[in-house]
Parts: sequence; structure tokens; C-alpha cells
Amino acid sequence: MTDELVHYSVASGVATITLDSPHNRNALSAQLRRELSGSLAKAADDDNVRVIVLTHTGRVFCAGMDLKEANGAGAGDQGVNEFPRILEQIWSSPKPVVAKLSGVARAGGVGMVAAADIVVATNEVTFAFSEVRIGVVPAVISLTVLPRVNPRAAQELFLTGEVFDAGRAAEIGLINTAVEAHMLDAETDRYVQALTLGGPAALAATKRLLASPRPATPSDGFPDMLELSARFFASEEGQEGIRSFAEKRKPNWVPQD
Ligand SMILES: C/C(=C\C(=O)SCCNC(=O)CCNC(=O)[C@H](O)C(C)(C)COP(=O)(O)OP(=O)(O)OC[C@H]1O[C@@H](n2cnc3c(N)ncnc32)[C@H](O)[C@@H]1OP(=O)(O)O)CC(=O)O
Repeated sequence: MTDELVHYSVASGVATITLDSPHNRNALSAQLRRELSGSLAKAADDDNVRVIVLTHTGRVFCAGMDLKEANGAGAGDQGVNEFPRILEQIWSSPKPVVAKLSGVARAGGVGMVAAADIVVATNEVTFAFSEVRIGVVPAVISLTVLPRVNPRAAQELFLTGEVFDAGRAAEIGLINTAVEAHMLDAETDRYVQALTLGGPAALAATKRLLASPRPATPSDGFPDMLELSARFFASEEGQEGIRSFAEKRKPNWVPQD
């Protein structure tokens, strides 16, 4: 028996981070935030980790900020001020983050879903930007949700706070795919395997590229993109990838366990 709220394990280059606080539906309490942040940092720093899977026990992925801890807390003391760091750790992790959901997400929980690179959820999972229903604003989560979700849907769902299903979440760009429950492991593994095929430094640079503002026209971005592309062609990783192609073998990116 352990009082940890977040479990961390690494196997075959995949770090699995599991939220395990079912009594309060994985609400983002101070302890859960601390442990989650520590696990994300550990995975980011470990050269043996190629992909991070963020998942949960119980039937809720995350119910958002811990409303019991926030109850009566003064401004700046409800924990929400530490939450952007967690979103940033997921969004800007040098490793691809795959969120694997068989349970619902609300408010801050949806912010973490949006921050992940790939999201697989079962058909039963529901989502809501429920902040306005308790008189608060989906301000911090807007930082991850708005770049992913179609603007018309964001307008509707932020303002109504209505619950929507996994099919709608896929349609609006919040998640990648909604699957039958028995397919969750297989579909997650399929993404994980695909992600482990990429060069680690190339994946980290591609994440930075995807997160950066787009140049107004192709020629505006030309010098930066040319420099980035040329740097990777000449890098040790790029050269190993190119050599492996010519030699008809798998590239040797990182130490294998
Ligand atoms: C990031 C920003 C804001 C936020 O995140 S604010 C958080 C808003 N979140 C919500 O409004 C969700 C509240 N919870 C629910 O709607 C439901 O619990 C659920 C997630 C749909 C699950 O429903 P279920 O029926 O399975 O569970 P119960 O409602 O019976 O709850 C069981 C148990 O868990 C406690 N609990 C649930 N959610 C929270 C929570 N967020 N904080 C603390 N505790 C929670 C609930 O009270 C029950 O406890 P008991 O002691 O057993 O009564 C702002 C920004 O973006 O800027």
C-alpha cells in the first residue's frame, strides 16, 4: 500500500505516468500536481525514455482543479497558479506524450488532454469545459485548448460548459481517436510504436516546430526552416538515419533496454 497519487514506470523506452487518486476523481490536488510534475520532469530527463504515456486508474481521467482545496483559499492560493507549469511540461516535453483515457475529463483535466501530442479515448469517455458552471473561467486551459480545437466549437463549449462525447471530441480536434474499450491498449500501442520509430532529437525539434507561430508566408519562414532542416541533415542523428536507410537496417538512435 502506498500513498502515492501518481505512479511512474519505464519499460522498453516508454514511461507510463498513471494518475491514481480515484477517491477524488484524480482532482489536481497539491500532492497530485507535485507528483505529476516530478514524473513529467523525470521522463523528460531520461535518455532511455522515448515516449510518455499519461493515463489513469478509475473511471475519471481528471476532474480538474481540486475544488475542496480551492474552497475558501485566497487568490493565488488555490493551486491554479502552479497548473500552467504542468501544461507546459506536457506541451513542451522533448518526448511525445500520448494520453490514454478510459475515463472522463473535466476542466483542467481537459486542459491536460489538449496539451498531449496524441490522445486516444474510449467511446464512453465524456469531456466538459465545466469551469463556467462553477463560476470560474477556463483561462489557463485556453492556452492548450484553443490552438487544438476548432474555434466555433471552442466558442460553444467554453460558454455552455456542456458535456460532449468522445466522438465529438475527435471531430473538433481535441482528441485523435475514439475507440471501443477493448481496442484502447492496441490503439495506444500502435501510436507508441510509430512514435518510437522517429529520431529522438528530430521528434523534440518537430514538437518545437509545431508549437511555434506560423510565418505569414512560406518565404517569411524560409531562412529559419532551411537552417533547421540543414542542421538535422548534418547532425549525428540525421546521418545515422540516412546511413541506416542506405544499409537497409533500423537506425540505432538510443541505448535499448
Ligand atoms: C483549470 C481551471 C479550473 C478547474 O479545473 S475547476 C475544476 C472544475 N471541475 C469540475 O467542475 C468537475 C467536478 N466533478 C465532477 O463533475 C464529477 O465529480 C465527475 C468528474 C463528472 C465524476 O463524477 P462521479 O459521479 O464519478 O463522482 P462524484 O461527483 O460522485 O465525486 C466523487 C468524489 O470525488 C470528489 N471530486 C470530484 N471532482 C472533484 C474536484 N474537482 N475537486 C475535488 N473533489 C472532487 C467529489 O467531491 C466526491 O467526493 P466525496 O467526498 O465522495 O463526496 C481554471 C483554468 O483553466 O484557468
